[in-house]
Amino acid sequence: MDIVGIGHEGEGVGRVNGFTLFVQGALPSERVRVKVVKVKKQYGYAKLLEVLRPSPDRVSPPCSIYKQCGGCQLQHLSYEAQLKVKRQMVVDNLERIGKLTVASAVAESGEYGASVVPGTDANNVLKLPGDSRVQADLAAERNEGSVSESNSVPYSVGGSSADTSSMDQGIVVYPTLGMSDPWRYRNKAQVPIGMEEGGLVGGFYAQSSHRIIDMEACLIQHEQNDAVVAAVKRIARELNIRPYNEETGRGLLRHVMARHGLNTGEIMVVLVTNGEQIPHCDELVGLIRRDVPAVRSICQNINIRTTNVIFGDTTKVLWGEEVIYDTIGDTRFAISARSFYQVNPVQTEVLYSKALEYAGLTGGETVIDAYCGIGTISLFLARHAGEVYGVEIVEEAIDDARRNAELNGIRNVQFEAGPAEEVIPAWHRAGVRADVIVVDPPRKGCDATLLETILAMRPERVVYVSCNPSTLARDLRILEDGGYSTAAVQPVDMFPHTTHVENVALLVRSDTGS
Ligand SMILES: C[S@@+](CC[C@H](N)C(=O)[O-])C[C@H]1O[C@@H](n2cnc3c(N)ncnc32)[C@H](O)[C@@H]1O
Repeated sequence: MDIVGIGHEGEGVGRVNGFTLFVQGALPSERVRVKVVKVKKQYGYAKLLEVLRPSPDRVSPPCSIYKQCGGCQLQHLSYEAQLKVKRQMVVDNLERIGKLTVASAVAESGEYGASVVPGTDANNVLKLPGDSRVQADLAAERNEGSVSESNSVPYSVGGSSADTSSMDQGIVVYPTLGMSDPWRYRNKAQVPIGMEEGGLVGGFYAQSSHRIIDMEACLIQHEQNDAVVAAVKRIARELNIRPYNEETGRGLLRHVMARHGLNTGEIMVVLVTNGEQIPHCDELVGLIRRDVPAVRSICQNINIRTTNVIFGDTTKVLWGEEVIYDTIGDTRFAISARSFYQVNPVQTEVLYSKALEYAGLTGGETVIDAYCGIGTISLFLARHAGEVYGVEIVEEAIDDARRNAELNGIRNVQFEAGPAEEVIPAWHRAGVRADVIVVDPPRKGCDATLLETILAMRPERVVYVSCNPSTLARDLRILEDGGYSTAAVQPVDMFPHTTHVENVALLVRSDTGS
């Protein structure tokens, strides 16, 4: 069977007599031998038996547990090709879910022109290498090589004299901005703890199960986090701290979270426990401090619920500060245990710089930052804006955001805790107006009420930061229908070797073109 595309989980996609098969481990352009293992009405799954003709982009995955783990899906594809695949996934989502027109000028290799969009069915015609649209894209690429050499938005920063020519041809989706060293990038590890064969283990869930496989090293995790998790497991074994058992609901230690501030070297350890009392707690803290000299904060989070959600509602400081610090650019951030903080600090700067560029600030604008977390984007933009309003649902994150504004001497920001879909409409009713609205929602995308409010507030620009291309495409469609044009989408690789891709999109009000 020939593999002609790639699925959203990184599986190869092939067709046999018009029937679509997903093959884990196979790559586009490969010829493979497979065994069909599951058949559904419109598609099926097959096991890869042999690669008869390998892709030129196939590489040997460096991680010894790659096949069992499932945390990474693309280690067997060269990094360069991963970046192309991710851009193609974004394009496909915009076209198929958002029904948006993507400019062909920056199209890349047709080899990866066949990603399969989640939530779509076999009626979504796969974009095969022989597909006329791909051929047209390639022809356009050859003929219009001068277009968009750089990833700069074709709009003037600052808002006037926009070049709208690219809008006429569709949305410009730039090549994915990747990392020069795409390994060991994660600043946060969240490791489930359990019992296997009588001993405490901590690592990852085996595929399609909750059986924990013990793990010593993860190649996308910062080395410090690996060392912290190994130390905590060793100490917990030494002190006979009982691991949690998901089936019985008994045992104490559920998860270890380690967070490392890349630019400060500070470390936070959070022990998520099924109950309040930790036996030998002082000894445990002392041993963690001894074995992890860079630790600045040791916390306990209590989660007694039967749930897959890692954190419970109560967090206590066992030792040290309730936050650690890190910097992005020249801004310093306090980060507490349950606050969201981007996991790839190197690429965060790339992402936020793009958001800043797309915001087109000249110094006097009012900006709203929806889903602001600990105020990272708000503070990044505040130095270039008149005033910034940030809203976020997690109260501790808003405490961090206020502390971060103070820490950096930034006074033109206000933060409010609450759901963006309630707080922003209330601001609107109270007469707040915005020149730029930035949204950075979780994977499910923006709430419909928030999108309606954005349309009612009519900011000149909307900058949409998204970790999920399918909800991005859905929401862009709504904003386009409400009078905005998507000028550009910039994929940023925040998660090398996985199929996840972050994007920053710029929308401008159609009646201003700026
Ligand atoms: C992808 S994170 C972005 C955070 C921040 N912009 C950053 O870059 O660090 C999404 C944030 O939205 C918050 N959130 C989730 N649902 C929300 C809602 N309905 N209203 C406001 N914030 C929400 C989460 O707690 C999280 O901090």
